[in-house]
This record gives sequence, structure tokens and C-alpha cells, in this order.
Amino acid sequence: MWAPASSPILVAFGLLGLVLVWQAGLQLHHLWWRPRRLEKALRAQGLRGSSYRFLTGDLAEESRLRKEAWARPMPLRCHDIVSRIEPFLHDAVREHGKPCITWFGPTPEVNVTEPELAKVVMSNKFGHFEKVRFPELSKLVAQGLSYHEGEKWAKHRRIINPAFQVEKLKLMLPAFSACCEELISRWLGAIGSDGSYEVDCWPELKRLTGDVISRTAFGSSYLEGRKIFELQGEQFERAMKCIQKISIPGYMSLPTENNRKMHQINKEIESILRGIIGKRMQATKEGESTKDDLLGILLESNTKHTEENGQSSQGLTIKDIMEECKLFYFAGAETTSVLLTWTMLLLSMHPEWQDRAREEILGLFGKNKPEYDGLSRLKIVSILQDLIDNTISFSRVQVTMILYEVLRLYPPFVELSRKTYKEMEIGGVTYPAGVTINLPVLFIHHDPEIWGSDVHEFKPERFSEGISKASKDPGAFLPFGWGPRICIGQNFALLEAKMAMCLILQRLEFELAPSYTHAPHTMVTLHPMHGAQIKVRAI
Ligand code: HEM
Repeated sequence: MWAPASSPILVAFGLLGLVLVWQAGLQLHHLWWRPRRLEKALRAQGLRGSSYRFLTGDLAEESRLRKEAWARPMPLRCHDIVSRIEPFLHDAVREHGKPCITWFGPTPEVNVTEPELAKVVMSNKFGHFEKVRFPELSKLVAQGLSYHEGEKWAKHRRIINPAFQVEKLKLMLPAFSACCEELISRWLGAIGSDGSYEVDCWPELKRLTGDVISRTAFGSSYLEGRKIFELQGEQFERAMKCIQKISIPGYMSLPTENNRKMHQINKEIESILRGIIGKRMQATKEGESTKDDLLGILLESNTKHTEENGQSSQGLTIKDIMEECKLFYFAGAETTSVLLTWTMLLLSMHPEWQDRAREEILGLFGKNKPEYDGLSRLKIVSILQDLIDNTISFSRVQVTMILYEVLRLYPPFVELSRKTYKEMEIGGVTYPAGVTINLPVLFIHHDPEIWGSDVHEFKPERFSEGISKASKDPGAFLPFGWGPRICIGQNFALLEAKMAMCLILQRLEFELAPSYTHAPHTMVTLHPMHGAQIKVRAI
């Protein structure tokens, strides 16, 4: 008598079975047939590389090689870091030639190491490529960072562009110098009876670059901005703890303690931002808004855009503006602190360049006291403005050359990537949809065929005639990317780095501390694995 009652159950089981078979089919397609099909299509056109290994691709081997390489420190002053940072790719390129195929799990990656081809890939606006920018990480850390594609990205970029124009950035010089002075005073105050202070400058410089964004983005709401930076730092640490697990579908929604805390932090960040933006919009209504910080300029540009187009939909929403503000910290603070950290380390390793840069700066600014009075302060700012203008036209200023050489040897992002979303041809190869094109910036920056046999040496003078003449290929210098999605903050970063180095070199000399171990590694950005310990002395 159980048969009629059980038939709905049987139907349910049948349906469940069908769903499971369908899901298994999808997975099999995603993890086996698709990668095999893509591999066949690429190999048929003469591309070589590693063969697909079920599920993990090259990830396990890559991680094993990296672990081995990172277990050993490098000799001091050795900048030949490619085989340490990307050991798997290094071996793959040697074995299979350029460009070669590797596997990020079930996704094939074609590593394009020729600058010309890399530029073709990056020049494409959004006709053929999706941008692959740590999507999992952004899900985790920022929960809503503006990593948009297509038209939405173009609209955001149109509106935030004015905030990064050189004319506007010049207004931010006092904020830059105030933050640098705070750092230098702290270091000077910590100098002990032996006349020196040993400091791990990386966390210090991270704080500096975070402070710079807080001041330049939020002006008088600077202290609230600082709180956002601290919260984002905690968010980032938590994200890094579970980065391996986030490929599990739905993992982010699980009520783990870490997930709950991250959600709470995100809410706190958004509530502070909403407060700052709300206050500012109110002030604008009352006619008292400031237009010399990033938020002010962004709001002004947003209003203008909305009015010009006569439709409010053309502007950004408060949520969009909040995302942009979060992105400034995420994209701007870590990267610039890494640039400054390597600059401090490289000038410690190569003191002759430290002396040359200091000589130049003292020649330009003299030995001004830390508390500049009005006049000398003006002088410093105006000379710095000349420096900036020169930077834009690639001047021969030593500090500029040094910063470029640091960015060449230790680019904060060692690779950039794009993904084809439809079939397309680059450099005579037809790529099917679903292939990642990896642009290994570090490889390009360390290629002896492009930069010469002294490629691994710290030689800022190679930039003495500007970027385009520094190598055989004028497009081989890519720390900020290229094309329409080039870093929006590159002038901001160079200006800030220049200001910081000028003020530091004026007042301090520095050398490597005995505890420093030369061990570059990557955790999103390229930075020193065991800190950046230096000894500073007052001049
Ligand atoms: C040394 C410092 C910096 C380096 C090396 C750097 C590098 C980069 C790179 C490589 C990209 C991606 C390009 C691509 O995928 O094609 C990028 C994008 C971006 N950067 Fe920077 N960056 C730095 C500083 C900054 C600063 C200070 C800010 C802002 C305050 C900033 C804001 C951005 C934004 C908003 C994007 C996204 C642009 C878009 O997709 O339209 N960056 N940066």
C-alpha cells in the first residue's frame, strides 16, 4: 500500500537525481572538456606550455616551487628576482619559449612577454577583454569595490578623472608634506643616544601613504578617513587568511566568525563614509564646500556631469562614490608604500645614489629646517611643482630616475591580466573566449633582450634620457599598466613619492639594519617578506 504515497517522493528523488547529473555534467564540462578544448585550440596554432592537470592545473606545482624559493633569502644587493618571485613561470618560459601556456586551475593562461603584444592587449578598451582583477579578493576585502567593466567603468572613470589631473594634485601638496613631516619628526624623535634609530620602514610608510589618502581625499574629515584606512587594513588581513577558501561556492555567505566580522567591518566603513559624504553634500548645498580634496573634486565633477547631461542617471550614486573612496585606499596606499619602501631599501643598498639624490635636493632646496616658515615653505612647494611638471615630461632629475628604476626592478604589481570573452586575434594567434592573457610585468622589466645585459643592476642612469630611451623597446616600462585602464593615480603616486623622498633625504641618512633580510615576495603586491629594517640618522 505504500506505492501511491511514495510516488511524489520518487518524483522528487528523480528530479534531484536529474539536477545532480546536470550539475555533474556542468562541472565535468568546466573542469575537463572546456580546458581540453581550449588547450587543443591554442596548441594547434603552435603555442607551447604545460599540459592541463585536472582541477588544479599548475597551482600545486607553482605553490611548491614558490615555497621552496621563498624559504631562502637572497644575497643583499641582488635584484635578479624573477626566478624567486615567479619560479614556475620562469621555468615554463625557459622550457617552452614565448608566449607560453600555463594553467590557473582549469583556466588556460597565455603569458605574453613581448611589450608590443602586451600593449595591444592593454590598449583594448572593452571590446574583447574582461579585466581580471583579483575578483575574489575584491569580494572579500571590499565587498563592492568599483571593479566595473564596460560602460559602467567608463562612466566612473569620466567622473573621477578630474580629481587626478596634475593641476588638482598640486593643490594637495601641503597635505602630502604635512604627512611626511609627521613621519620624519617621529623618526627624529626616536633617535637614541648612539645617534641612530632602527626602524622597520614598511609599516611606517604604509601608515604614511594611508594618511596621505585620508588627508587628500577627505580634507578636514581626515581623522575619520584614517579610521577607514585602519578598518580596511584589518579587512585585508582577514581576507588574506581565507583567500584559499573563497573559491568554494557560497563560502562568503557562511556564518563563520571571520565572515561575520568582515561584514561588520564593511558596514562600519560604509557608515563612516556615508557620514563624511553626507556632511560634504550638505556643505555644498550651503555653499561652503571645499574643492581642493579628492572628495570635493569628485562631488563637483559628479554634479557637473549630472547637470551637463540633464539627467541624474549620468552621475554617480552615493554608493558609487563610497566605492570610489574605498578604492583610493585599496589601490593607492599599499602600492605607493611599496614603491617608497623599495626606494628606501635600494638607496640603503646603493649609498652612492643616496648621496647623489641628497646632493641634488640640497642644491635645490637648501637645508631648510623641519618647521618651514611661510616663505621657505612656498619656495619648497614651488620648486616641487617644477619637479612635478618635469616628471610629466620625463625629466632627468635624479629622484625621478631613481623612482623609475625602483619601479622597473620591483614593480608593485608583478603581473596584470585580461580575459577574452569572445574569439579574437592577437599577434597572429586566434584566442578562443575564456583564455586569460597574463602580462608578466616583472618578466618584461627583467628581460635582458629589452634592457641589456645589466638588466638586474640598479642603474637609475638608464632613465637619464626619459622612459622611452631607457630600453630597446619604448613600451617596456609598465608599472602603471597601459592604455585606457592605465593607473589613474600614477601622477598622484609619483608626486607623493617625490615629496616624501625629498623631505626624507633632506633630513635623514639611512642604511640597511643588520636585521634586514633580502627576501622579496608577493602577497598581492611585491614587498619585503621579513620587513624593511633600516637605521636612520639625522643629518
Ligand atoms: C606606485 C604606485 C602605484 C602603482 C604601481 C599602481 C599601479 C596600478 C596598476 C598596474 C593598475 C591597473 C592597470 C591595469 O590593470 O591595466 C592600477 C589601476 C588603478 N590605480 Fe593605481 N597604482 C599606484 C598608485 C595609485 C594611487 C596613488 C591611486 C589613487 C589614489 C591609484 C588608483 C588606481 C585606480 C582607481 C585604478 C583603476 C583604474 C581603472 O581601472 O580605470 N593607484 N594602478
